[in-house]
Amino acid sequence: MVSEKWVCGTSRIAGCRFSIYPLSGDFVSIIEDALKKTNTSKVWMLTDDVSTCVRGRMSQVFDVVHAIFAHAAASGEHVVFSGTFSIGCPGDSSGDVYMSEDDVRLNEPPPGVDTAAQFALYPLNAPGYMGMIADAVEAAKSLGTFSGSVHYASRLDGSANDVFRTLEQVFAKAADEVSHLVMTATLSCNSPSPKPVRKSAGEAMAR
Ligand SMILES: Cc1ncc(C[n+]2csc(CCO)c2C)c(N)n1
Repeated sequence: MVSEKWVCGTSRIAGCRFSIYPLSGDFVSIIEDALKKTNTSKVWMLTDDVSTCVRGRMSQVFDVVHAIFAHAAASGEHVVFSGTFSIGCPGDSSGDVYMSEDDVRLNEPPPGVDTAAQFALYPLNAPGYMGMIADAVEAAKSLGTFSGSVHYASRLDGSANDVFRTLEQVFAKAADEVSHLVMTATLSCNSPSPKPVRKSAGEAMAR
């Protein structure tokens, strides 16, 4: 029998562990200012020397993570974000007090800069996972952000607002269908690198 300790959590607390990497000599103040400018009063949050972890209602987690990225992006520097979103993680309940917050968002992220993203959805213990991934791609297409499949991920391009709206929508839909879900995302803005040339709709050219 599976030990009860390792059964998927029944709490719908969501979370994201992420780092932002400003490729700038000013990286310390860009990170610290982005964290300070964001209203985090409806989430559990802890920052250390490697990353920041935000936990709470799904809407509030996306609001806070989006705002932190957008504030860093507004510096105009090339900023990279790398994060893992999760819901239904066994044992993830110590922040349940934040689940009694409402869904009213506290942040108005600055206007979204053009952002490139690669995300991957991992529905755990779900035999229908390929269908769920296909649904996520269809949702991104409807939102106008999908810009191709690459090995192990799907690519999104658009404003930071559009990219975060897509990430939240695909995560929320998949979370309705599976008890434990993980999504990874890497975002990049203000990059001096040209976007990849596409051979045809959706296919990035290998270099
Ligand atoms: C979102 C986020 N949280 C924490 C770090 C780790 N980190 C690296 S430099 C720095 C500022 C000086 O301590 C911090 C906190 C990160 N990169 N991004």
